[in-house]
Amino acid sequence: MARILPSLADVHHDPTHESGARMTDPVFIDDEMHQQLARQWLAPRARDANKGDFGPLLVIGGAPGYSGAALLAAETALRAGAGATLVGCAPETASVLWLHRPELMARAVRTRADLLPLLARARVVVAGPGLGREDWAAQLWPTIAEAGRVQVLDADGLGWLADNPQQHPARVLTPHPGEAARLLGGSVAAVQVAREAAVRELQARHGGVVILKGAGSLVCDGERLWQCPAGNPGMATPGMGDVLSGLVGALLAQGLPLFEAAALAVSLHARAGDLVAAAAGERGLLASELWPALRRLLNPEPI
Ligand SMILES: NC(=O)C1=CN([C@@H]2O[C@H](COP(=O)(O)OP(=O)(O)OC[C@H]3O[C@@H](n4cnc5c(N)ncnc54)[C@H](O)[C@@H]3O)[C@@H](O)[C@H]2O)[C@@H](O)CC1
Ligand SMILES: Nc1ncnc2c1ncn2[C@@H]1O[C@H](COP(=O)(O)OP(=O)(O)O)[C@@H](O)[C@H]1O
Repeated sequence: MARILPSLADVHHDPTHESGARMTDPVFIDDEMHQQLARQWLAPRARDANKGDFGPLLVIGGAPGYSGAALLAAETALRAGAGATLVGCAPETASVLWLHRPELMARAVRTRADLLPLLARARVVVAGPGLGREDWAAQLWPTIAEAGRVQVLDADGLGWLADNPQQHPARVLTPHPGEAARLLGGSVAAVQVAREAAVRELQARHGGVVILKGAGSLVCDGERLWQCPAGNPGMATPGMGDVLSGLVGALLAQGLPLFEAAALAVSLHARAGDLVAAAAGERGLLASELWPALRRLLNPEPI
Protein backbone atom coordinates (compact mmCIF):
# COMPACT_ATOMS: atom_id res chain seq x y z
CA MET A 1 0.00 0.00 0.00
CA ALA A 2 1.12 3.52 -0.71
CA ARG A 3 2.06 6.29 1.65
CA ILE A 4 -0.03 7.46 4.57
CA LEU A 5 -2.54 10.15 3.67
CA PRO A 6 -1.58 13.79 4.19
CA SER A 7 -2.16 15.24 7.60
CA LEU A 8 -4.24 18.31 8.33
CA ALA A 9 -1.23 20.54 7.77
CA ASP A 10 -0.59 19.66 4.12
CA VAL A 11 -3.98 19.19 2.52
CA HIS A 12 -6.11 21.88 0.97
CA HIS A 13 -8.81 23.60 2.99
CA ASP A 14 -11.56 26.12 2.47
CA PRO A 15 -9.88 29.06 0.69
CA THR A 16 -12.16 31.52 2.48
CA HIS A 17 -10.25 30.56 5.61
CA GLU A 18 -6.89 31.10 3.94
CA SER A 19 -5.74 34.03 6.02
CA GLY A 20 -6.94 32.91 9.40
CA ALA A 21 -6.83 29.14 8.93
CA ARG A 22 -6.53 27.24 12.19
CA MET A 23 -5.05 23.77 12.47
CA THR A 24 -8.46 22.72 13.71
CA ASP A 25 -10.46 23.63 10.59
CA PRO A 26 -12.02 20.45 9.23
CA VAL A 27 -10.68 19.13 5.95
CA PHE A 28 -13.44 18.27 3.49
CA ILE A 29 -13.55 14.81 1.96
CA ASP A 30 -14.53 16.30 -1.41
CA ASP A 31 -14.50 14.42 -4.72
CA GLU A 32 -10.79 14.92 -5.18
CA MET A 33 -9.91 13.65 -1.73
CA HIS A 34 -12.35 10.75 -2.09
CA GLN A 35 -10.65 9.73 -5.34
CA GLN A 36 -7.25 10.03 -3.67
CA LEU A 37 -8.38 7.80 -0.81
CA ALA A 38 -9.91 5.29 -3.22
CA ARG A 39 -6.80 5.13 -5.43
CA GLN A 40 -4.57 4.72 -2.43
CA TRP A 41 -6.52 2.15 -0.46
CA LEU A 42 -8.78 0.34 -2.92
CA ALA A 43 -6.16 -0.96 -5.31
CA PRO A 44 -6.94 -4.22 -7.13
CA ARG A 45 -6.28 -7.30 -5.02
CA ALA A 46 -3.20 -9.43 -5.41
CA ARG A 47 -3.89 -12.28 -7.88
CA ASP A 48 -3.06 -14.86 -5.21
CA ALA A 49 -5.22 -13.29 -2.48
CA ASN A 50 -7.15 -15.59 -0.14
CA LYS A 51 -9.96 -14.93 2.32
CA GLY A 52 -7.56 -15.14 5.25
CA ASP A 53 -5.94 -11.94 4.01
CA PHE A 54 -9.10 -9.93 4.81
CA GLY A 55 -10.34 -11.37 8.07
CA PRO A 56 -11.58 -12.91 10.22
CA LEU A 57 -13.96 -10.16 11.17
CA LEU A 58 -16.27 -10.72 14.14
CA VAL A 59 -19.56 -8.87 14.66
CA ILE A 60 -20.88 -9.06 18.23
CA GLY A 61 -24.55 -8.20 18.49
CA GLY A 62 -27.94 -9.57 17.57
CA ALA A 63 -29.71 -9.87 20.91
CA PRO A 64 -33.23 -11.31 20.71
CA GLY A 65 -35.32 -8.92 18.61
CA TYR A 66 -32.30 -7.25 17.05
CA SER A 67 -31.10 -9.81 14.53
CA GLY A 68 -31.49 -7.23 11.75
CA ALA A 69 -28.82 -4.90 13.12
CA ALA A 70 -26.19 -7.66 13.38
CA LEU A 71 -27.15 -8.98 9.96
CA LEU A 72 -26.88 -5.57 8.32
CA ALA A 73 -23.43 -4.95 9.82
CA ALA A 74 -22.11 -8.44 9.02
CA GLU A 75 -23.54 -8.65 5.51
CA THR A 76 -22.19 -5.17 4.74
CA ALA A 77 -18.76 -6.34 5.88
CA LEU A 78 -18.94 -9.29 3.47
CA ARG A 79 -20.19 -7.11 0.64
CA ALA A 80 -17.41 -4.62 1.31
CA GLY A 81 -14.70 -7.23 0.96
CA ALA A 82 -14.17 -8.70 4.43
CA GLY A 83 -12.92 -12.30 4.37
CA ALA A 84 -14.17 -14.85 6.87
CA THR A 85 -16.97 -13.09 8.77
CA LEU A 86 -18.31 -14.41 12.05
CA VAL A 87 -21.23 -13.20 14.12
CA GLY A 88 -21.33 -13.81 17.87
CA CYS A 89 -25.05 -13.49 18.61
CA ALA A 90 -27.73 -14.64 21.01
CA PRO A 91 -28.73 -18.29 20.54
CA GLU A 92 -32.24 -17.18 19.48
CA THR A 93 -30.78 -15.12 16.64
CA ALA A 94 -28.24 -17.48 15.12
CA SER A 95 -30.69 -19.43 12.95
CA VAL A 96 -32.10 -16.21 11.49
CA LEU A 97 -28.63 -15.27 10.34
CA TRP A 98 -27.83 -18.75 8.98
CA LEU A 99 -31.03 -18.79 6.97
CA HIS A 100 -30.76 -15.28 5.66
CA ARG A 101 -27.09 -15.16 4.72
CA PRO A 102 -25.38 -18.56 4.58
CA GLU A 103 -22.02 -16.97 3.78
CA LEU A 104 -21.88 -15.71 7.38
CA MET A 105 -20.66 -17.90 10.22
CA ALA A 106 -23.18 -17.20 12.97
CA ARG A 107 -22.21 -18.61 16.35
CA ALA A 108 -24.62 -18.85 19.26
CA VAL A 109 -23.05 -17.13 22.26
CA ARG A 110 -24.59 -18.00 25.61
CA THR A 111 -21.85 -16.91 27.96
CA ARG A 112 -18.44 -15.27 28.00
CA ALA A 113 -16.90 -18.72 27.52
CA ASP A 114 -18.53 -18.99 24.08
CA LEU A 115 -17.23 -15.57 23.09
CA LEU A 116 -13.58 -16.11 24.02
CA PRO A 117 -12.66 -18.47 21.13
CA LEU A 118 -14.35 -16.15 18.63
CA LEU A 119 -12.39 -13.17 19.95
CA ALA A 120 -9.17 -15.20 19.84
CA ARG A 121 -9.77 -15.90 16.14
CA ALA A 122 -10.82 -12.41 15.08
CA ARG A 123 -8.54 -9.79 13.59
CA VAL A 124 -11.20 -7.07 13.79
CA VAL A 125 -14.26 -6.84 16.05
CA VAL A 126 -17.41 -4.79 15.37
CA ALA A 127 -19.34 -4.72 18.64
CA GLY A 128 -22.73 -3.21 19.30
CA PRO A 129 -25.23 -3.55 16.44
CA GLY A 130 -28.29 -4.98 18.15
CA LEU A 131 -26.23 -5.90 21.22
CA GLY A 132 -28.99 -4.60 23.45
CA ARG A 133 -28.92 -3.46 27.06
CA GLU A 134 -30.14 -6.61 28.76
CA ASP A 135 -28.38 -9.24 30.92
CA TRP A 136 -27.06 -11.12 27.89
CA ALA A 137 -25.08 -8.09 26.77
CA ALA A 138 -24.14 -7.08 30.33
CA GLN A 139 -22.27 -10.35 30.95
CA LEU A 140 -20.42 -10.05 27.62
CA TRP A 141 -19.43 -6.39 27.84
CA PRO A 142 -16.32 -6.74 30.11
CA THR A 143 -14.91 -9.40 27.78
CA ILE A 144 -15.52 -7.24 24.72
CA ALA A 145 -14.02 -4.18 26.40
CA GLU A 146 -10.89 -6.05 27.45
CA ALA A 147 -10.29 -7.69 24.07
CA GLY A 148 -7.07 -6.42 22.54
CA ARG A 149 -8.44 -6.62 19.02
CA VAL A 150 -8.94 -3.69 16.65
CA GLN A 151 -12.49 -2.65 17.41
CA VAL A 152 -15.41 -0.73 16.00
CA LEU A 153 -17.92 0.21 18.70
CA ASP A 154 -21.40 1.18 17.58
CA ALA A 155 -24.97 1.45 18.89
CA ASP A 156 -25.35 -0.37 22.23
CA GLY A 157 -21.57 -0.87 22.37
CA LEU A 158 -21.42 2.90 22.85
CA GLY A 159 -24.07 2.71 25.56
CA TRP A 160 -21.95 0.23 27.51
CA LEU A 161 -18.89 2.42 26.98
CA ALA A 162 -20.79 5.44 28.31
CA ASP A 163 -21.51 3.49 31.50
CA ASN A 164 -17.96 2.11 31.74
CA PRO A 165 -15.63 4.69 30.18
CA GLN A 166 -12.18 3.53 29.14
CA GLN A 167 -9.57 4.27 26.51
CA HIS A 168 -8.56 1.87 23.75
CA PRO A 169 -6.04 3.07 21.18
CA ALA A 170 -7.14 0.69 18.41
CA ARG A 171 -10.80 1.59 18.40
CA VAL A 172 -13.22 3.43 16.10
CA LEU A 173 -16.31 4.84 17.82
CA THR A 174 -19.31 5.65 15.61
CA PRO A 175 -21.79 7.68 17.69
CA HIS A 176 -24.83 9.45 16.27
CA PRO A 177 -25.62 12.71 18.08
CA GLY A 178 -27.84 10.91 20.63
CA GLU A 179 -25.06 8.47 21.49
CA ALA A 180 -22.48 11.27 21.54
CA ALA A 181 -24.62 13.20 24.01
CA ARG A 182 -24.81 10.16 26.26
CA LEU A 183 -21.05 9.59 26.08
CA LEU A 184 -20.42 13.24 26.94
CA GLY A 185 -23.10 13.44 29.59
CA GLY A 186 -24.83 16.34 27.82
CA SER A 187 -27.72 17.02 25.49
CA VAL A 188 -28.16 16.33 21.78
CA ALA A 189 -28.62 20.08 21.24
CA ALA A 190 -25.25 20.80 22.87
CA VAL A 191 -23.55 18.26 20.61
CA GLN A 192 -25.19 19.59 17.47
CA VAL A 193 -24.38 23.23 18.18
CA ALA A 194 -20.65 22.43 18.53
CA ARG A 195 -20.04 19.24 16.58
CA GLU A 196 -16.32 19.79 16.08
CA ALA A 197 -15.74 20.36 19.77
CA ALA A 198 -17.88 17.33 20.60
CA VAL A 199 -15.97 14.95 18.35
CA ARG A 200 -12.64 16.25 19.66
CA GLU A 201 -13.77 15.82 23.25
CA LEU A 202 -14.97 12.28 22.58
CA GLN A 203 -11.65 11.42 20.99
CA ALA A 204 -9.70 12.94 23.86
CA ARG A 205 -11.71 10.96 26.40
CA HIS A 206 -11.75 7.61 24.65
CA GLY A 207 -8.72 7.58 22.32
CA GLY A 208 -8.62 5.99 18.87
CA VAL A 209 -10.78 7.49 16.14
CA VAL A 210 -14.27 8.95 16.54
CA ILE A 211 -16.87 9.36 13.80
CA LEU A 212 -19.61 11.79 14.79
CA LYS A 213 -22.43 10.81 12.42
CA GLY A 214 -25.24 12.92 10.98
CA ALA A 215 -25.32 15.58 8.24
CA GLY A 216 -21.65 16.47 7.65
CA SER A 217 -20.18 13.50 9.52
CA LEU A 218 -16.88 14.29 11.24
CA VAL A 219 -13.90 11.95 11.65
CA CYS A 220 -11.25 12.77 14.27
CA ASP A 221 -8.11 11.03 15.53
CA GLY A 222 -6.97 13.84 17.82
CA GLU A 223 -4.73 15.32 15.15
CA ARG A 224 -6.78 15.20 11.97
CA LEU A 225 -10.38 16.38 11.68
CA TRP A 226 -12.11 15.53 8.43
CA GLN A 227 -15.67 16.28 7.37
CA CYS A 228 -17.81 14.47 4.80
CA PRO A 229 -19.97 16.82 2.74
CA ALA A 230 -21.77 13.93 0.97
CA GLY A 231 -24.84 12.12 2.29
CA ASN A 232 -28.51 13.08 2.47
CA PRO A 233 -31.50 12.98 4.83
CA GLY A 234 -32.81 9.86 3.10
CA MET A 235 -30.12 8.13 5.13
CA ALA A 236 -31.99 8.88 8.35
CA THR A 237 -33.44 5.37 8.23
CA PRO A 238 -33.07 2.33 10.51
CA GLY A 239 -29.98 0.22 10.05
CA MET A 240 -27.99 2.87 8.18
CA GLY A 241 -25.54 3.08 11.09
CA ASP A 242 -25.18 -0.71 11.12
CA VAL A 243 -24.15 -0.55 7.46
CA LEU A 244 -21.50 2.04 8.34
CA SER A 245 -20.04 0.01 11.22
CA GLY A 246 -19.82 -3.10 9.04
CA LEU A 247 -18.10 -1.05 6.34
CA VAL A 248 -15.52 0.40 8.74
CA GLY A 249 -14.85 -3.12 10.02
CA ALA A 250 -14.41 -4.46 6.49
CA LEU A 251 -11.86 -1.79 5.58
CA LEU A 252 -9.95 -2.44 8.80
CA ALA A 253 -9.97 -6.16 8.02
CA GLN A 254 -8.50 -5.31 4.60
CA GLY A 255 -5.55 -3.63 6.25
CA LEU A 256 -6.42 0.07 6.29
CA PRO A 257 -5.16 2.01 9.31
CA LEU A 258 -7.75 3.22 11.81
CA PHE A 259 -8.21 6.79 10.60
CA GLU A 260 -8.11 5.97 6.89
CA ALA A 261 -10.62 3.13 7.34
CA ALA A 262 -12.99 5.46 9.20
CA ALA A 263 -12.66 8.36 6.75
CA LEU A 264 -12.96 6.25 3.62
CA ALA A 265 -15.92 4.30 5.05
CA VAL A 266 -17.76 7.52 5.90
CA SER A 267 -17.14 8.87 2.41
CA LEU A 268 -18.13 5.63 0.62
CA HIS A 269 -21.26 5.26 2.76
CA ALA A 270 -22.42 8.83 2.11
CA ARG A 271 -21.66 8.64 -1.63
CA ALA A 272 -23.47 5.34 -1.94
CA GLY A 273 -26.45 6.94 -0.17
CA ASP A 274 -26.34 9.82 -2.64
CA LEU A 275 -26.21 7.47 -5.65
CA VAL A 276 -29.24 5.53 -4.43
CA ALA A 277 -31.16 8.72 -3.60
CA ALA A 278 -30.33 10.21 -7.02
CA ALA A 279 -31.70 7.10 -8.72
CA ALA A 280 -34.91 6.63 -6.73
CA GLY A 281 -35.38 9.53 -4.28
CA GLU A 282 -34.46 10.12 -0.66
CA ARG A 283 -37.72 9.14 0.97
CA GLY A 284 -38.15 5.39 1.40
CA LEU A 285 -34.47 4.53 1.13
CA LEU A 286 -33.52 1.22 2.80
CA ALA A 287 -30.12 0.73 4.40
CA SER A 288 -29.50 -2.53 2.50
CA GLU A 289 -30.10 -0.71 -0.80
CA LEU A 290 -26.64 0.79 -0.39
CA TRP A 291 -24.95 -2.55 -1.11
CA PRO A 292 -24.85 -2.46 -4.94
CA ALA A 293 -23.69 1.17 -4.96
CA LEU A 294 -21.07 0.45 -2.32
CA ARG A 295 -19.74 -2.44 -4.35
CA ARG A 296 -19.32 -0.22 -7.39
CA LEU A 297 -17.50 2.41 -5.33
CA LEU A 298 -15.30 -0.20 -3.67
CA ASN A 299 -14.08 -1.45 -7.05
CA PRO A 300 -13.03 1.76 -8.77
CA GLU A 301 -11.93 1.66 -12.39
CA PRO A 302 -8.13 1.59 -12.60
CA ILE A 303 -6.87 5.01 -13.72
N1 LIG B 1 -33.33 -4.01 12.23
C1 LIG B 1 -32.79 -3.96 13.44
O1 LIG B 1 -32.71 -4.94 14.18
C2 LIG B 1 -32.26 -2.66 13.92
C3 LIG B 1 -31.83 -2.59 15.23
N2 LIG B 1 -31.22 -1.50 15.71
C4 LIG B 1 -30.69 -1.68 17.04
O2 LIG B 1 -31.66 -1.26 17.96
C5 LIG B 1 -31.02 -0.99 19.20
C6 LIG B 1 -31.54 0.31 19.77
O3 LIG B 1 -31.49 1.25 18.75
P1 LIG B 1 -32.44 2.52 18.81
O4 LIG B 1 -32.61 2.95 17.42
O5 LIG B 1 -33.64 2.28 19.63
O6 LIG B 1 -31.52 3.47 19.66
P2 LIG B 1 -30.89 4.80 19.23
O7 LIG B 1 -29.82 5.10 20.18
O8 LIG B 1 -30.47 4.81 17.79
O9 LIG B 1 -32.09 5.79 19.39
C7 LIG B 1 -32.63 6.04 20.66
C8 LIG B 1 -33.06 7.48 20.69
O10 LIG B 1 -31.90 8.31 20.51
C9 LIG B 1 -32.24 9.47 19.81
N3 LIG B 1 -31.50 9.57 18.55
C10 LIG B 1 -31.25 8.58 17.68
N4 LIG B 1 -30.56 9.05 16.63
C11 LIG B 1 -30.39 10.37 16.86
C12 LIG B 1 -29.76 11.41 16.14
N5 LIG B 1 -29.16 11.18 14.97
N6 LIG B 1 -29.79 12.62 16.65
C13 LIG B 1 -30.38 12.84 17.83
N7 LIG B 1 -30.99 11.92 18.57
C14 LIG B 1 -31.00 10.69 18.09
C15 LIG B 1 -33.73 9.37 19.47
O11 LIG B 1 -34.44 10.07 20.46
C16 LIG B 1 -33.99 7.88 19.55
O12 LIG B 1 -35.33 7.61 19.83
C17 LIG B 1 -29.53 -0.96 18.91
O13 LIG B 1 -28.98 -2.18 19.31
C18 LIG B 1 -29.47 -0.90 17.42
O14 LIG B 1 -28.29 -1.49 16.90
C19 LIG B 1 -30.95 -0.31 14.91
O15 LIG B 1 -29.62 -0.43 14.47
C20 LIG B 1 -31.90 -0.20 13.73
C21 LIG B 1 -32.12 -1.50 12.99
N1 LIG C 1 -29.55 14.06 7.35
C1 LIG C 1 -28.50 13.25 7.09
N2 LIG C 1 -27.54 13.64 6.22
C2 LIG C 1 -26.48 12.84 5.97
N3 LIG C 1 -26.30 11.62 6.55
C3 LIG C 1 -27.23 11.20 7.41
C4 LIG C 1 -28.37 11.98 7.71
N4 LIG C 1 -29.12 11.28 8.60
C5 LIG C 1 -28.47 10.13 8.84
N5 LIG C 1 -27.34 10.07 8.12
C6 LIG C 1 -26.33 9.00 8.16
O1 LIG C 1 -26.97 7.73 8.29
C7 LIG C 1 -26.38 6.96 9.34
C8 LIG C 1 -27.43 6.77 10.46
O2 LIG C 1 -26.84 6.06 11.51
P1 LIG C 1 -27.62 5.77 12.89
O3 LIG C 1 -28.26 7.01 13.38
O4 LIG C 1 -26.66 5.08 13.77
O5 LIG C 1 -28.76 4.77 12.40
P2 LIG C 1 -29.26 3.36 12.99
O6 LIG C 1 -29.05 3.38 14.47
O7 LIG C 1 -30.70 3.27 12.64
O8 LIG C 1 -28.46 2.30 12.30
C9 LIG C 1 -25.16 7.74 9.78
O9 LIG C 1 -24.01 7.31 9.06
C10 LIG C 1 -25.50 9.19 9.43
O10 LIG C 1 -24.36 9.97 9.17
